[in-house]
Amino acid sequence: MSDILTLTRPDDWHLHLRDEAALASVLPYSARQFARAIVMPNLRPPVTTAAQAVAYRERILAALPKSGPGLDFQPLMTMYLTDNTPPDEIKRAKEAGVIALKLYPAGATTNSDAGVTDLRKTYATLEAMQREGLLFLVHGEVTDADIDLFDREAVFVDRVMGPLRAAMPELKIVMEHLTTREGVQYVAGSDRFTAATITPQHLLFNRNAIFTGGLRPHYYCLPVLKREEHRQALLQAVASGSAKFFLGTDSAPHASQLKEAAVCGAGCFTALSALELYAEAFEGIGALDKLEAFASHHGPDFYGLPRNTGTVTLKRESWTLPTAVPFGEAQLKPLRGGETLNWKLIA
Ligand SMILES: NC(=O)N[C@@H](CC(=O)O)C(=O)O
Ligand SMILES: [Zn+2]
Ligand SMILES: [Zn+2]
Repeated sequence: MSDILTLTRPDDWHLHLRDEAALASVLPYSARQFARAIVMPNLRPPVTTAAQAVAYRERILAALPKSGPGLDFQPLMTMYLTDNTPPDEIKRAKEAGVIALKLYPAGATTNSDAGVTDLRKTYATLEAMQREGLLFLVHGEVTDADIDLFDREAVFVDRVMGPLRAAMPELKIVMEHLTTREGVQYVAGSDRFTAATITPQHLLFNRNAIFTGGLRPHYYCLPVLKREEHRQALLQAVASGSAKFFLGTDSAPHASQLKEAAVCGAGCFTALSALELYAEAFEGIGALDKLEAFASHHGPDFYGLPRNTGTVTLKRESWTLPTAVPFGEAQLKPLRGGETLNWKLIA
């Protein structure tokens, strides 16, 4: 068993960088690990126009470290789809270098108030995306009050994906942060226009982690962690080596006082140790040989972008994750902060 793992430089296909001081605090962690990242548009207010996406990209580039690793990090921009996104905006988006739009069903997750209330209202815009070759990134959860929270993804797969795919046969769709057996089965059985990202927390933990010895807010994200059988389905999906599944951390920083509160915001912060966490998950199922394609090949191949040329190196070495790091004026607690990890990114 090797103690050194060298991979083609990976990308993060689902990342929350936030804005202003928070952006400056978290960006270096991702820039150090990843060459590129799909940057999520759920700011307040959300990034709903091409012009806003361009301005946000400028703020990200301006916040990059001026020396050391990560200088050449490339943010890949997305826009937040609303009921009212005009089809005309898609051409402007494409010209501006925006590569995808994100579906937040209204009320499904952090900053989703402006999200879509009925997907059919957006069909003209989705058709424009299909035509222009922009991807559709989906937070795949229904929000109906009568659906159990743990069933939101399975019901989305059952009710929404069929009609959506029938209406837009060649729209590239990424089911983001997949969490269930039903989701895995759907994506594995789908055509070449459909893929999914998988987070480290959904590979490493089941829902017991939220409740072990008390309520643990740092394990609360959306879609929420699921039963063990679903985690096993996700592990099998990545172990299969299928090109339909790729890395998307969904690293979603929230200040610790907002996590450790009566109402806890949804999101796990993993950017500090994302590759290490994935390595641990893959090693746990004897699939370290599948990590490179998952982290570095399947994503760019699906997006139609070139693979990166450089490499990163992980070493088998114990180290302790900090319990907290600065987050603007506040503090940010990484998932598994204070615990020992077995892999370390060294170059
Ligand atoms: N995943 C999360 O739990 N939270 C994300 C939003 C999202 O990706 O749904 C966030 O922006 O905080
Ligand atoms: Zn989401
Ligand atoms: Zn997310």
